[in-house]
Amino acid sequence: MRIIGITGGIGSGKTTVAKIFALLGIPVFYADEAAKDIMVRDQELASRIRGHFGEAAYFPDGTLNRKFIADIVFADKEQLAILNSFVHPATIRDSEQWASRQNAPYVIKEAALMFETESFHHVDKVITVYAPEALRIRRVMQRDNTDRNAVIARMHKQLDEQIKRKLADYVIYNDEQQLVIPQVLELHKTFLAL
Ligand SMILES: CC(C)(COP(=O)(O)OP(=O)(O)OC[C@H]1O[C@@H](n2cnc3c(N)ncnc32)[C@H](O)[C@@H]1O)[C@@H](O)C(=O)NCCC(=O)NCCS
Ligand SMILES: Nc1ncnc2c1ncn2[C@@H]1O[C@H](COP(=O)(O)OP(=O)(O)OP(=O)(O)O)[C@@H](O)[C@H]1O
Repeated sequence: MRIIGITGGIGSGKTTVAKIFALLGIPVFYADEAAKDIMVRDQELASRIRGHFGEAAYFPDGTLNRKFIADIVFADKEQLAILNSFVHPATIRDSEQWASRQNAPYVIKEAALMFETESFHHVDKVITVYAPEALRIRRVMQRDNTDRNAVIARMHKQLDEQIKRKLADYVIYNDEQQLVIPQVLELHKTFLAL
């Protein structure tokens, strides 16, 4: 069964596009959510994160203190690289186990970091969702009720959009100049024929 990766910069609309594929009956693996789930569920991983970032990385009830970790890692690329080295291998393993359980013509793996990690070796084709930087910043500020600098701090920890467009097999333009649904329907037909 084919695994199609969806990636793109923060606020590009990866999740929005993935949900359209889900409406077409295609199983979708959301890497952001899976990563945060593993960081709580996998006790060995959780103890590595506590050991490195401190007990404050988790609340007393065992849930992830996302803001505490985000404030550290998105201000320091070395700390982000350490967190990624803890979390990404487990997320890739999780996505492969998930994919092996699916019964569909193809599946989607939505991940912010596809080309930045080993993820793109584990999918058959990659879609990059593209939107201009200013639009992405505006969208994330509105969605997360956060400030511009916080969005830019994350953006600067991601691969350049032009490079992602060159590396991807397909590009979906989610720039509010073109409708997204016809682009998704076209790719759905392509993937069914793969
Ligand atoms: C730091 C954490 C706890 C913050 O959680 P929070 O709910 O605020 O953000 P969330 O995980 O939903 O990510 C939102 C967006 O931030 C950006 N982002 C997240 N992780 C990273 C990263 N490692 N590098 C660059 N950008 C990232 C992406 O655009 C992502 O879509 C979380 O982002 C995290 O654990 N990141 C490291 C693991 C990871 O890389 N996850 C994402 C892909 S697997
Ligand atoms: N074409 C669009 N028109 C209007 N709003 C949009 C459009 N595409 C996405 N959005 C909104 O912009 C915000 C970011 O979209 P989305 O969460 O899908 O991006 P993402 O790439 O998954 O972001 P992240 O990297 O943070 O996970 C969301 O609030 C979403 O509803």
